[in-house]
Amino acid sequence: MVSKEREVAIEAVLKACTVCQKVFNTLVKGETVIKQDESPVTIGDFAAQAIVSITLQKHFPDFKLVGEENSKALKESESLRKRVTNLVNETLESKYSEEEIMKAIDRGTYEGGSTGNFWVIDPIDGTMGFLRGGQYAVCLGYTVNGEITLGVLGCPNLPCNDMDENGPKGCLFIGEKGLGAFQRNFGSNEDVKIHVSQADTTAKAKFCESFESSHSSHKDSAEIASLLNITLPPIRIDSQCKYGIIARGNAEVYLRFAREGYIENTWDHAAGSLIVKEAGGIVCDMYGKPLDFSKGRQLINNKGVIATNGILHNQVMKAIKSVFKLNNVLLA
Ligand SMILES: Nc1ncnc2c1ncn2[C@@H]1O[C@H](COP(=O)(O)O)[C@@H](OP(=O)(O)O)[C@H]1O
Ligand SMILES: [Mg+2]
Ligand SMILES: [Mg+2]
Ligand SMILES: [Mg+2]
Repeated sequence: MVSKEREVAIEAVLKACTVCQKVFNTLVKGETVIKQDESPVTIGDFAAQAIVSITLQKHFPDFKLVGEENSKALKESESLRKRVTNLVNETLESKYSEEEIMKAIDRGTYEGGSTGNFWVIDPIDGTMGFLRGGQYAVCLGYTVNGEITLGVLGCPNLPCNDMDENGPKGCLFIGEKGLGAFQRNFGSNEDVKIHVSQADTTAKAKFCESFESSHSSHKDSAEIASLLNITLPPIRIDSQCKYGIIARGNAEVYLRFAREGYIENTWDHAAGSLIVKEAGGIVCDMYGKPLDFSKGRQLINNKGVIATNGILHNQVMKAIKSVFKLNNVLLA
């Protein structure tokens, strides 16, 4: 039986994707504000988080939400507030006040943890890609007692068929614990089961990483790729679309090595990591430890993120151990 959470998550992510596409088509440069962490955030991020929050609230009135965004910038800017309010109201069936929309966004301030049920939303993951016209994803995860049990990624600019840039674009990835991973193309109701690549030699493997070298060291990944005899150039795309392409077998390895001291956010990995696991892959940190979503809003117990098709996992982990000169790396 299809769970209510799954149905609602798909509805929420699709509506949020609609608003993102609309914002991209009408975005003017001046509407990007810089948050304290200096990542760009657009009216799209706020509107998408509001839409997901309102949709969850409609079906699950007591829901809890760990979300990337909050309403601080909206409280400080009337024009931003009005733009976001208009966008939300143009997308949803009912009309909401500015106050209601800011409250919906601020449902996302939940601290997370190891008990109970809560949702995790990154309304636009890959904001840099979004602004560039590249890849981005609306990412919604559901957590039960510290473990991700449902993940939905909405990828409006991702080719539906392999990486065919000339074919149709826009797809969802859906993963449910124990039930597998699926792709549903925008405009379709058909969920197609997906599986990681069965490639078993690193020399023919494809790896992916962040487009932005400030998010993940391209130098370190190149060294690892060289040690593994990977000859194909890296696939550099923004956002959790990387998890999607691992899950459906377009690449075998995803490497992410942030700068020293950077702690990853749960919303950047919740949905995507479950989808890869449900597609038969393995996701862990650079020490081979599983990502621990039970410690609050960030992955404080982890460093780096690695996803593989499983078959090549131990070879990749051994290369990481060697390049970073680590003493202890867990193998699968
Ligand atoms: N210095 C840094 N190192 C690693 N990740 C970073 C970073 N600065 C920002 N990020 C995170 O990287 C995410 C994008 O990942 P990717 O590089 O795979 O596209 C951003 O998500 P948002 O775009 O939602 O802010 C942000 O949370
Ligand atoms: Mg951000
Ligand atoms: Mg993100
Ligand atoms: Mg984001």
